[in-house]
Amino acid sequence: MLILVINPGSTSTKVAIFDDDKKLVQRTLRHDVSELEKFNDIMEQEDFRKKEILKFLSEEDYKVEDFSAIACRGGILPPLESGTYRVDESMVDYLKNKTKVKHASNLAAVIGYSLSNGKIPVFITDPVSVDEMIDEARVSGIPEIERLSLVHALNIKAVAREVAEQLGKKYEDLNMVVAHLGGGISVTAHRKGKMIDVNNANDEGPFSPERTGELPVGDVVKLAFSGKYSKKELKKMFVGRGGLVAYLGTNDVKKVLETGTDKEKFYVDAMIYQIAKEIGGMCAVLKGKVDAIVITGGIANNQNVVEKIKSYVFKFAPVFSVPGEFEMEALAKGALRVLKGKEEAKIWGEKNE
Ligand SMILES: Nc1ncnc2c1ncn2[C@@H]1O[C@H](COP(=O)(O)OP(=O)(O)O)[C@@H](O)[C@H]1O
Ligand SMILES: CCCC(=O)OP(=O)(O)O
Repeated sequence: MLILVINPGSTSTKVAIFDDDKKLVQRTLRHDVSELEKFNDIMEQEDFRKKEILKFLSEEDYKVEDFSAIACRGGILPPLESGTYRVDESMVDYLKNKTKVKHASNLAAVIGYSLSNGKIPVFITDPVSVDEMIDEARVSGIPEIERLSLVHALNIKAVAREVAEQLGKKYEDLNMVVAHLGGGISVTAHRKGKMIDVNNANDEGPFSPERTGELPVGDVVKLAFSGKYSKKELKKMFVGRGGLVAYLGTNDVKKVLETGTDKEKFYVDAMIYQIAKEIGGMCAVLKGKVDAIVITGGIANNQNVVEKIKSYVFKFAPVFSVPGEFEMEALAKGALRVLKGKEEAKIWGEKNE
């Protein structure tokens, strides 16, 4: 069964073609920042990115009708349980017009649904808004603000299952802390197969290559009312131009570690320090009963970084590194489970709001 997988990021769209769970081809369609800056809103990029995907298909000699399904990264929907969902009109409407956070992942189901033209099923699996948090974790400190579960759920769940398999156990029988270290960073506590607490990768937790993570609130208020920045500029300062980008002008950890000065590398060490602190916090969430700490994402490719994190947290649990991300594989597998009748697709509806 042929599956087309679509995974949009802030400056690229990853596409892949799977025959069952065998990847035939994967390409990262890079979009020039100057091209994307022409659009006021992420959703306005729909046609632009769709054309790029159709160009990829034609270059690879496929037509949309060749596929049994389209598997898309799930965007910022209302809180949902983990699993594979069928994309329908109401989901597309939500992502286009109602979502609370603008994020490139919101484009995936919109583009997939439009490409399918109603002729083939479209699925999302483990969207960014998978929410399994316990009630205590939702309380922020003021009633007007509720903590949200917005994380790299797709890769995190896939990697957690992979490590459980390596341990010869079921994911649902283990306690784990899984940290995804990419352009954004998610650190998550898993109790018996449920992510009971997380740092919202856009707003909380460690600073990352391009995000500030948590900040001292008093100073944020001062910045916000300084008159120097618009709301849009401030948001960009926190998500996109924060973290390493703010200190070093780059989000490329690999480059900094390979060619940076000691002073530049200091900021990577500071990021590692914050990541370790967050992992320690999640170990406390699990009351110290932790079977594995797992480090994944692009930055986990660097063994020195993994060792430095390990030097802080090794006393809490065995540390596993699963470098890179497996989102395309996880999306194909999610759709395949439904196509093969191993799992029923969940139906999303406005009732989830
Ligand atoms: N071998 C490596 N060593 C250190 N950092 C790496 C390596 N490979 C990738 N990275 C870093 O990983 C980050 C991107 O991670 P990735 O998971 O691809 O992010 P995203 O999907 O969020 O864009 C970049 O900062 C990149 O420099
Ligand atoms: C908002 C949580 C998921 C996330 O940060 O994804 P990206 O790193 O792809 O922006």
